[in-house]
Amino acid sequence: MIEFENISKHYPDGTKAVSDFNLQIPAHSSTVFVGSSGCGKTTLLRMINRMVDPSAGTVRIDGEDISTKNAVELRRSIGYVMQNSGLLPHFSVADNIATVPRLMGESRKTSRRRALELMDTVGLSVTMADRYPHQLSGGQQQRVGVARGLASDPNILLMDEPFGAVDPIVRAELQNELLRLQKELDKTIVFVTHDIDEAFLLGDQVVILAAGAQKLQVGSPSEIIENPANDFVASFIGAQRGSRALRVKQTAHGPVLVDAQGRTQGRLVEGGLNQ
Ligand SMILES: Nc1ncnc2c1ncn2[C@@H]1O[C@H](COP(=O)(O)OP(=O)(O)OP(=O)(O)O)[C@@H](O)[C@H]1O
Repeated sequence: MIEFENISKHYPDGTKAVSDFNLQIPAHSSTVFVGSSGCGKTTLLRMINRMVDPSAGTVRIDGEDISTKNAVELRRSIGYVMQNSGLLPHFSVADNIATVPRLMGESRKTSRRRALELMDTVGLSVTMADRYPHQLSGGQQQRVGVARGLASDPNILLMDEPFGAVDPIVRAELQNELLRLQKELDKTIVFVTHDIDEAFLLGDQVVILAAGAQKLQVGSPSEIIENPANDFVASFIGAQRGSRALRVKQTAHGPVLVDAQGRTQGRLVEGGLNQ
């Protein structure tokens, strides 16, 4: 479990990025921070691996105050995936993935074997191992970024808008791959996005944030959709419009669900999905 306790981050120029923030992030599940630009999502994420140190408060991982840990070792033990993949342009795909294992003292051979395994895990053909990042598509680069984040087999994977820069179709593919991976690997994932649909798709726990990392609501997607904390959250999650504003329409063959534009989204059936 990751805990934020009374966390604040004030920058020297007077910006109060985070003020008295408290949150528990359960292990083996995914938590998504969602909110508009500049609300403090990245700052919160980077406090988990000490890329940013808080001005006040304590971050704990499994009960241990991380300020007492060696920052470099901590950072290497936690996976980090960023927007635009952050790959080293003059390193091959395999060498990019193997960076952290190499830094941690693994042999070249073992690191490469691990890199090839991980390419397979994230759905990349191993024939691409010796290509350079510019020889890959944006979506493939992001997969390499995810493989690199997983290279040290971390318990925690931090993902900062990892799919923000790819087109919607590739983005949907990458989101589904991440859901598959999460079932397989069972990591603690902390994911940042400004896209509420992505947050609801990927998050077991969703944290809706406003400026200054103010928590507007924390809950599962169902809890938030069924019971938005206030009008601002209702409007932010699009409860009154788009694909989430569904109503029942009676047809000759039984009730169907239609969205705010009148498009049929599905059939209303009795009982659970397995019946
Ligand atoms: N080094 C810094 N010095 C001063 N202010 C900073 C610094 N880093 C971030 N900030 C400010 O802190 C606030 C939170 O920034 P942060 O990057 O965490 O937001 P974000 O929600 O991740 O935004 P985005 O979605 O645009 O990436 C912003 O007002 C930002 O300008």
